[in-house]
Amino acid sequence: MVSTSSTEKLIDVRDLERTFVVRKRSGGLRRTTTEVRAVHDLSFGIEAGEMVGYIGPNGAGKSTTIKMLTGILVPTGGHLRVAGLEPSKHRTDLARRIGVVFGQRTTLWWDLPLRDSFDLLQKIYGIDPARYRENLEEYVALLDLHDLMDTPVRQLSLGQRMRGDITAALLHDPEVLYLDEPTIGLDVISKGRLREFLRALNQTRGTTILLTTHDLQDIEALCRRVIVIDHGTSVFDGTLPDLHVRGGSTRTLVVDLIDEGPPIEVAGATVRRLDGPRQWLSFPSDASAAPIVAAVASAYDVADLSIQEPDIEDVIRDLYLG
Ligand SMILES: Nc1ncnc2c1ncn2[C@@H]1O[C@H](COP(=O)(O)OP(=O)(O)OP(=O)(O)O)[C@@H](O)[C@H]1O
Repeated sequence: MVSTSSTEKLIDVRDLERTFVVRKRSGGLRRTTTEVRAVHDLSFGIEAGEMVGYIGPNGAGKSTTIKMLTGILVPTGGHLRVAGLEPSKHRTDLARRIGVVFGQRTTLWWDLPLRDSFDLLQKIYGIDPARYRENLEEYVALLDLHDLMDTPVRQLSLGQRMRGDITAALLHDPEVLYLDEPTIGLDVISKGRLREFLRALNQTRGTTILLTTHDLQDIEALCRRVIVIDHGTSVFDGTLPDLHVRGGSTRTLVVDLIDEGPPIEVAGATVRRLDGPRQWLSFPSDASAAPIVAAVASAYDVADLSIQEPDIEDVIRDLYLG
């Protein structure tokens, strides 16, 4: 087994590129070819034990990246190693060290009961029987699958199937788990339970998780770090609070005055809206609210104050459009 060098991250991506050549008919028998740069100049490193959100608008290059990380797609340029292995050249070895879950399609056998699907995976991966029993017992209990083990996959609800898929991806103790839209179509309670499970998995087993999702609440609930990809390349890599700052968004101080009055004038904040005695003042996300609150409270008769944090959806929208 290849181990990572001391400088190499568990997932090591440098100047990664994937271009597709697309042939189009351009009238009559003539064909023209165009190149689509799905991913280019993409670099990031992920350490063992991190839980990272990988987000971007439709067509940004997320799936193309995940496919290269799992070895399904061969990069057309750059450097890529996962657990010290070049994915497309060592797909089988790598498969023993990673788990993949796609929210939109199952990797389980449609006509088989869950139990048989799991047993088959034990044989395919050559999982030690004692370890297999232990893992199965743990995940079946944590993901509440006990009463579903004899049900064929095609009869499971979306949420039940997702729990089955996650168990299937974890039975062989992967170091890295890729999750592609794991909460898509799930109700609020199922989403919450799944997030709790993933958080615990990351904390107790130290599983490295790369999460692709359009549901930004998944990211807010789970990921300290987020990589934003747009037009095939990374446009942000950092913590969620930094993303708020980088997105250029503002926080809002909502002030309820005792009496209606003219717009409040304090350094560092601007009145954006005024409705009777209530005024909305915006100030930069990276500025401290304390001096602004103190200035307002000392110069005006205030009944109440509150701070509204920026909505992450707005932050991301700013970033994509900016
Ligand atoms: N096999 C392919 N042949 C040609 N172009 C492709 C191929 N796969 C992807 N692309 C193009 O590469 C770009 C990135 O696509 P990709 O599927 O990676 O985006 P994505 O971020 O996963 O999008 P979504 O959020 O919609 O799933 C798009 O312009 C897409 O049309």
